[in-house]
Order: sequence, then structure tokens, then C-alpha cells
Amino acid sequence: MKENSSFLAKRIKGCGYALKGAWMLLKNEASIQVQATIAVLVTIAGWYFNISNTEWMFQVGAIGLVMSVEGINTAAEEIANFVHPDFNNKIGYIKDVAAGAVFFAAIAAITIGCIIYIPKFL
Ligand SMILES: Nc1ncnc2c1ncn2[C@@H]1O[C@H](COP(=O)(O)OP(=O)(O)OP(=O)(O)O)[C@@H](O)[C@H]1O
Repeated sequence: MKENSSFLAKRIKGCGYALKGAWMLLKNEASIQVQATIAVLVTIAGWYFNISNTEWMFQVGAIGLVMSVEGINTAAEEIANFVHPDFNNKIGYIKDVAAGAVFFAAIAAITIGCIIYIPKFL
């Protein structure tokens, strides 16, 4: 029983750290702030255009995907700056590929947005 409660306590503590990390991303990172603003705007658009459950699932998935990958990109940048603050081609490559991952997610999200909203204006 004691082992169970310590397992649960550790998981709850882990959620606390994750929540703290999400708040730090929102508070400190301009790119996450822009994406969070877009997320709020498309959520309002979703209500306004009364999009279907399937459309909501794709929209929420796209928001989660972009913001998650952006958070991981930020973590990669922070590690790169910490381990090697000076200019280095390998660090440049690491930062570029991490940014490339965000690009893939953003293209998918834009495509989903176009598929959902363009027909609403036709
Ligand atoms: N230490 C470095 N060595 C080599 N190239 C770097 C280095 N730091 C940055 N670069 C290059 O500059 C680009 C931008 O890096 P930077 O860390 O400024 O990312 P950013 O996306 O502008 O950061 P932020 O999200 O904080 O605005 C990188 O993708 C990389 O090509």
C-alpha cells in the first residue's frame, strides 16, 4: 500500500513538473505564445462555424502536435546552447533539424486548417 501511494505521489509530482514546464513555455517562448494565440483563435472559429466532432478532433490534434513539437524544439535549442554556447556547425545542424521538425508539424496543421475552413467560405 505504501509502495502504491509513493508510486501515485511520484506520478502526481511528475504532472506538477510538466505543468510547470508548460507554463514556462507559455511565459518565456515567443513562438509558443504565437501558437497559443492561433490555437485560441481557431478554437473560437471552431465554435463560430460549428465544426463537426471529427473536425474538432483534427483541429485539437493539430494544435497539440504543433505546440508539443515546438516545446521539444525549444528544449533541443536550450540543450544546444548549454552544452556549446559558441558557434559550431554541428550545433547549427542540430538546431536546424529541430526547427525542421516544427515545420513538418506546421505544414500538417495548416493543411488541416485549410481542409476544415476553406469550404466554410465557398
Ligand atoms: N551556436 C550556433 N552555431 C551554429 N549555428 C547556430 C548557432 N546558434 C544558432 N545557429 C543557427 O541560427 C539558427 C537560429 O538559431 P537560434 O538559436 O537563434 O534559433 P531561433 O529559432 O532564432 O531561436 P528562438 O526560438 O529562441 O528565437 C539555427 O537554426 C542555426 O542555423
